[in-house]
Amino acid sequence: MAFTASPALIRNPISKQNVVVCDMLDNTCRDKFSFRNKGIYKGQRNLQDHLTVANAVSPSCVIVPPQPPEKRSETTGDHQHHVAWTSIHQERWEGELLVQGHIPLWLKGTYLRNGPGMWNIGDYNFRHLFDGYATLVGLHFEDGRLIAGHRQVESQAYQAAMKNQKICYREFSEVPKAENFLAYVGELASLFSGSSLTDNANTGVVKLGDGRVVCLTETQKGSIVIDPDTLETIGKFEYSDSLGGLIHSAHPIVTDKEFLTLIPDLIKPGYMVARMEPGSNERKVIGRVDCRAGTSPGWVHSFPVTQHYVIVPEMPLRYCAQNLLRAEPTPLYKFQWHPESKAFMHVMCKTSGKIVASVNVPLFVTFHFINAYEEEDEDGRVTAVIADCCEHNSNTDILDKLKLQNLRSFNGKDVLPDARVGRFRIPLDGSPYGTLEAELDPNEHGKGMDMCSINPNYLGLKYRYAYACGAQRPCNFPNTLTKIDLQSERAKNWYEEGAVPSEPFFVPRPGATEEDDGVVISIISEKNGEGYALVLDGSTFEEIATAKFPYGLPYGLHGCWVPKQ
Ligand SMILES: CC1=C(/C=C/C(C)=C/C=C/C(C)=C/C=C/C=C(C)/C=C/C=O)C(C)(C)CCC1
Ligand SMILES: [Fe+2]
Repeated sequence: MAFTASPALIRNPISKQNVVVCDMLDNTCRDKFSFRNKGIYKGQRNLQDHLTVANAVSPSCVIVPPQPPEKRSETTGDHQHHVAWTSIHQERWEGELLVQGHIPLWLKGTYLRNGPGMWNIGDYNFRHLFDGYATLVGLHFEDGRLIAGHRQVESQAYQAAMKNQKICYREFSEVPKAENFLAYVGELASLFSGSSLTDNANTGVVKLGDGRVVCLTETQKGSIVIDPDTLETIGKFEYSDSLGGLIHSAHPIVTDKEFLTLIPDLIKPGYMVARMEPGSNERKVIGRVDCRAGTSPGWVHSFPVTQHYVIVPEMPLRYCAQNLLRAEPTPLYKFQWHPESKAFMHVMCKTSGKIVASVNVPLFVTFHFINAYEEEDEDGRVTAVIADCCEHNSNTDILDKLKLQNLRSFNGKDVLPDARVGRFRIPLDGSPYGTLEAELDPNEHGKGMDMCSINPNYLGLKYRYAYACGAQRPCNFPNTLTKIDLQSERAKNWYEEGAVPSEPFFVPRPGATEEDDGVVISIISEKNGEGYALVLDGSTFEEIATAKFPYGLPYGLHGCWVPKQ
């Protein structure tokens, strides 16, 4: 992208922000985060405005930051919410940010972050963090400069909600209201076919080995291809196989060589492990794991891999068919806690699909695995698999804490449940038990631990560093960025009073030989309603650059890196 050509960059004298102005008919406007075929975006307040504005025919496309912040918090009476938990108030924006500090010149590419950024339709407010419609944020780094943008993912669920001004698909906790009993019966039927489930791809974004970029959620139909340059929704990612199933792990393992996924089987409790080649839309089954207990599989939001194995967790927090059918959310939403069904870890050979270990482990609650690797004896024989995760002390309370009313009502009390780096050791010698222990003293990271990343070059390999969100107490949500040294069992923490940082995402420096040689990117939502992009040095964990957005952004979940070709 040429920064000097159209779209032109001007500094808005009122907001003191850089804005991008481009001619819609000019093809160069189709560069990074440029917008096609739409009208003027100026101080758009809500999506109803957007629909009106987008339909207007206009000769130019002017993308201007909206009015500054009193603006940035949804209010209930006179109570203002933290911008992290406030819906994004315009559908999209892009512009160059003023960088303070120095962005390394080697950092060339786009960081994309996805997450649920819109939690209301008109006056109707959603209940849970995970219900929100997907907001994609892009940070394009080049030559020490930073162009930022955000845009809504145009899933069917989102489009239908905007058109009809009501929820039309089943979200994490929200369910469309049936107008009458017959409609309710019809909806039950559509639930079995999957047609009433959401495709709101709000949990993550991945770059496939062939370059396609896909936003994901837990429904298979919620796999949506986007353009990483414009953030535009391109269309559904259609799996061309006939593996079936309606849901999958929200976090596939994606490398330049493959895409590995887990498909829970709710009928015959178990999991299918499948692989897809770059350039293909066809997943092929590697193997199947039958659940060791319970009447349904455990929730698999993510799973880890080693060089040779796929690890399938069987968590006692299990999918629950009845809860999937319910109109009102239950305490654990689509899930149920079954400690009596115990917990297991299964290890499948990536090439043969054979189960090489299936062990009973202590009860656990995890959403995010950090990494896994093979442990060898002195003769180089693999004796065990080590799998690390953000573990919530086998307590499901975190799901309740992520209700929006809880996130929005922090009163200084310390209510964030404790979490730790949980390390599973799964022996491969046929013994029936594995272990789970904290890998370092959780006080090192304030007993908060989630939203993790590692150097991607260490995926499946013995590694030393993990980056995550930790806690500085008292808090109601992880509020620090933490660099964990698994070797020294120490952590280094970044903290700003009242700020909510999103997942620290590690980007290695090309050619680096040290594991922590790179940068860590996060997006910070500040307590005054503002927000900025933050770049930390991966090694020292010190700030090297910040760049303010024209307005604070809502919290987001997971990201990916699209290097410049
Ligand atoms: C499970 C089903 C569905 C939807 C599931 C969704 C959208 C799950 C999203 C899970 C996420 C974003 C988990 C993130 C966890 C983050 C944590 C614990 C952070 C903690 C911080 O301390 C439907 C598709 C709605 C229906 C089928 C079943
Ligand atoms: Fe996740």
